Amino acid sequence: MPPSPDFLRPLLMSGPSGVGKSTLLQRLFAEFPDKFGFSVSHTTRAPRPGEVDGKHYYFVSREEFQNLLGENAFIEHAEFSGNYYGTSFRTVREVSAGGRRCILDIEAQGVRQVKKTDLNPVYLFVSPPSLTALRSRLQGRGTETEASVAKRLATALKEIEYAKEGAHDVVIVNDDLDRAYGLFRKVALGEQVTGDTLPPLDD
Ligand SMILES: Nc1ncnc2c1ncn2[C@@H]1O[C@H](COP(=O)(O)OP(=O)(O)OP(=O)(O)O)[C@@H](O)[C@H]1O
Repeated sequence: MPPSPDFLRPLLMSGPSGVGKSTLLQRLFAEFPDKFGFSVSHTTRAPRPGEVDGKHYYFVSREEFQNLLGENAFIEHAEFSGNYYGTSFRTVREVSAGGRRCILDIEAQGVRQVKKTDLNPVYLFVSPPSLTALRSRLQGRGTETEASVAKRLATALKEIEYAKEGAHDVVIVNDDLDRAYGLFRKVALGEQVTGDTLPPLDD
């Protein structure tokens, strides 16, 4: 069977930090090791212990990054805490040229920039069932300080406001992980699905 038309379009995932995007992606890559490719971003921040160049990020100097910016190499880019991050057109092309569906994980500012390009991805928003659940996942992950949880929650509200504008093609509520994954794998495989309804997220 030929792949469905949507399988040929990149899949752009967004959603607040802690909502479970990495968890869903890990399951997908484990189930389908050859079908998908993650778009590796460029960054000027220093690698953390264990991070591999070309796998977690392409680590580049500020000068290299600025040169790439000058060449319009990026689909989207942003500066966080003094470091640049960006997704290059070339990276996405390389994944697609390898016959895999390219999956991108991009925050709301970047999504706005992507919308101005001709990338034409499927826009997926992964939503928490409630803000209370998001808070407890961020706290429970054990990787964040209290200040960092507060910062991520403030950013989460911006992501959610953007989703409320109807910026995405599909919404998946990550309530029960098995249920959410069942829907996610269909979207990733390019099946036409009725997504979830965005919860009120006003708690
Ligand atoms: N459906 C779920 N129910 C309960 N807990 C979940 C669910 N999905 C994921 N989690 C847990 O929530 C925490 C955050 O998940 P994860 O790290 O995948 O989020 P993320 O969206 O990738 O965050 P970031 O953008 O910061 O990388 C993890 O501890 C994960 O095990």
